[in-house]
Amino acid sequence: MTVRIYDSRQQAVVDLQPLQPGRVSMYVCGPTVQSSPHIGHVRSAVAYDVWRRWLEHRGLRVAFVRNVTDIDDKVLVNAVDEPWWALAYRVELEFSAAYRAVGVLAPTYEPRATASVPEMHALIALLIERGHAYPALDGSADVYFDVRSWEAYGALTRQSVEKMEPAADADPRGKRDPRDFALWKAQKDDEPESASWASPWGRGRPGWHIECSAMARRYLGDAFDIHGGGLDLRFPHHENELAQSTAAGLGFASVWSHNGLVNVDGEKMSKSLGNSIFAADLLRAVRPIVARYFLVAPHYRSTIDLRTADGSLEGGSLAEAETAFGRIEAMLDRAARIGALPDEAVPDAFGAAMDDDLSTPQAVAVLHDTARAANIALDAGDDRAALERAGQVLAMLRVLGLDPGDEVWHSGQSAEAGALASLVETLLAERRSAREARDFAASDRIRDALAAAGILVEDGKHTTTWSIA
Ligand SMILES: Nc1ncnc2c1ncn2[C@@H]1O[C@H](COP(=O)(O)OP(=O)(O)OP(=O)(O)O)[C@@H](O)[C@H]1O
Ligand SMILES: [Zn+2]
Repeated sequence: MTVRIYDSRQQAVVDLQPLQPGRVSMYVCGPTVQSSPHIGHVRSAVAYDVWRRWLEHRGLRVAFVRNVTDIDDKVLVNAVDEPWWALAYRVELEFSAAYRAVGVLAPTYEPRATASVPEMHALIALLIERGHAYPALDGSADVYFDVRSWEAYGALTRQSVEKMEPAADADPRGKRDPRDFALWKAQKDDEPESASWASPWGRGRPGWHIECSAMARRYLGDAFDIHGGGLDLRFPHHENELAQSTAAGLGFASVWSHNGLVNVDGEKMSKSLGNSIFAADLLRAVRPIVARYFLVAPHYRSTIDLRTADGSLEGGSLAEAETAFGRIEAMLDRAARIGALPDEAVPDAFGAAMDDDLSTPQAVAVLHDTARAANIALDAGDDRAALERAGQVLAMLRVLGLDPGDEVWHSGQSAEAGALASLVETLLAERRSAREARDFAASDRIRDALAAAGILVEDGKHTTTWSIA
């Protein structure tokens, strides 16, 4: 048996050949903790959680790293009436709660970018030494990657440098080529001292791309097996990670993997359209286990189009997921009434589908077929066959992280408390925006609504905390 996986660089499904037999090392780009998690972020985490669980099911030991990007332009911009690190941590807690709510296992390591600045310095210094990076030409503390010095630049997305857009960051006067991207960003006059670190090139902070290259290297070594993240990160983020790391002489990732995006009613989620479905919205609309089923059933590389019923989440695709998953649960309940479910292996067809680039649509079809067969056996009074089938269903659900009996769906701490925390944080964020807009009536309404639900809000100098009264 071999697990096969789609490699975005080769644009082909390849055999997964771990660098160390029996072990798999994975790095997945985690969130930039600037605002509340939306369903796309949750989808990405669930996709790689299923990969991890499947590899472990196949007997591989998985080292799974998902980072937290806690320093970035967007974090600084969004931290208006609190320090950037307070915003970053509050949002990080929201992400953790949302991940936990849908049964995503804690990563083996979950590094914050701000804790690996020395490792980023080391990588930048190595790139300068090897002639692939240079301090800004205008004498600022910026350091750039020299795209012209690295012939393979563009290999991941198969683009030639000539056709690429200029990199967004910093002043083009400091660059040799407008496409050169920042490895180190000089502290700007209006930025707080706490958002910059001393470096051989002057005070500043790391660029986003070098953060991931350095964290992957620190936790998984110079070469590792799988690098994952959403399709939106292929360019420039992953292209730049690949260029930096390989130009520094590292092997870096063997396989580049990308999950598909989540759209809403056929449109990309975006702040300007105001159509984002936040994790809190999702968890309010359906049970967390159904939310997970909804995200797991389509192939991880396909786009998920979440259909609403005229803007309401109560109908549309989430309702369909509730019906489909409800059928499985109803069969399990029926079977459990005639006896304990035996421990079964997953059916071969299920295993073959999962081995084939995690083909969950086929695997979930096997799940439903088996559940149907169990129901037929129950109808016929064939208890032995029914229990065996039900046991197989349970084995498949376990691998997918969808076992209804798993404590994650029952302990208040993980599901309900996670959902509650998400909701309160979303309301507090709305209240903050209202106050910024000097709409104190709206801000008081939110506070009163929370108070009526028994939630006490306390405003400190920089942060707002809440507790259940
Ligand atoms: N709509 C989406 N669908 C699926 N995955 C997504 C979506 N948006 C972001 N992701 C993935 O979630 C992970 C964390 O994302 P990150 O914080 O970098 O998001 P982002 O692209 O800045 O999101 P946004 O700008 O929407 O807040 C990444 O792997 C990213 O690719
Ligand atoms: Zn990354």
